[in-house]
Amino acid sequence: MAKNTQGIITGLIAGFYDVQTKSRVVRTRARGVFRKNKLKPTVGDHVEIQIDDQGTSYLVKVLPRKNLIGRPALANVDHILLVISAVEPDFSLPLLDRFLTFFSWQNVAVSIYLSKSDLVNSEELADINENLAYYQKIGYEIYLSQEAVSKTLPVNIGFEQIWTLAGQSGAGKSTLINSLKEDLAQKTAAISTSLNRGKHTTRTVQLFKLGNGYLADTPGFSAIDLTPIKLNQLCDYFIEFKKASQNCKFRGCQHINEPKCEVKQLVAEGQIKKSRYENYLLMRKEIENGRLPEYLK
Ligand SMILES: Nc1nc2c(ncn2[C@@H]2O[C@H](COP(=O)(O)OP(=O)(O)OP(=O)(O)O)[C@@H](O)[C@H]2O)c(=O)[nH]1
Ligand SMILES: [Zn+2]
Repeated sequence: MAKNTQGIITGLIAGFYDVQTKSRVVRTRARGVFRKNKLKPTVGDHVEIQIDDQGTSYLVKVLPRKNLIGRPALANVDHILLVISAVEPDFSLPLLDRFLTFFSWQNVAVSIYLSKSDLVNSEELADINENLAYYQKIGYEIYLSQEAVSKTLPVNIGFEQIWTLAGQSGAGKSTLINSLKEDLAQKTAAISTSLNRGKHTTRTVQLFKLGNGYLADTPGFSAIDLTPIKLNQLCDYFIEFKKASQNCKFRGCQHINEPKCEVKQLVAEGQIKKSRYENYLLMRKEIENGRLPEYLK
């Protein structure tokens, strides 16, 4: 008798889907029905598989998705680890705010990892840390070193959660992934994992187990587009603005010229970081113009 079971697609190899079930990884084929429906099973999808009497496994159903993001695409992303470099490329608050706003819009949680802190002097590092302390205050978890990531990330990845990396080109995403994989290889000292050194040529993602969940082995984002965001909703994606807006006089306050605006009040008091507000105004312009601002070209 055919047996059905559920699992998560962790990889796509030569037309086969690797599905992690409770007990093992099953290599499956998709039934023709998917081609008809144009529904493409994607890494990260929760699926149902059927194992027939001969022991052949088929992917028979894709369960509803929470989201589908990144390039290459990944389904059901729970959390982004955003890699921001101290230098090369330079630490940039406008860029940090763009990424945070984008993922807030996508309804995905974000934590921040500061890379290349070893390449700046203590003064520069103190300045960066002071900036990051604000982001920690408003609710983002910050990792200040690679050691902090390898120690704490596996603990922070919840049961069956899917995490992926994002950040500017050259920020250090692949370097971090490789170091995490090396940690794992050392811990298990079993199967020889391909460490994927150098540039990625493959365009498919693979999930590897980390903590109680998964981390994608290919970073999904290096550039983002904010222009599809609705102008009057942008302020909702600045998490501390949204919180403060409960106390703005007007519902739907855009925090521009409205009287009795709590956000503007908090900016004036220094409770909300001035650069956040300035970057909010820049993003509004970008959305109004429908194109990337000059400083990003
Ligand atoms: N000193 C130092 N160098 C680093 C660190 N992280 C990354 N690098 C170096 O920075 C360069 C770029 O790192 P990558 O990991 O390739 O960056 P990436 O984010 O994957 O870049 P893309 O593939 O272009 O998106 C490499 O030469 C790394 O060796 C770090 O923490 N310290
Ligand atoms: Zn307001």
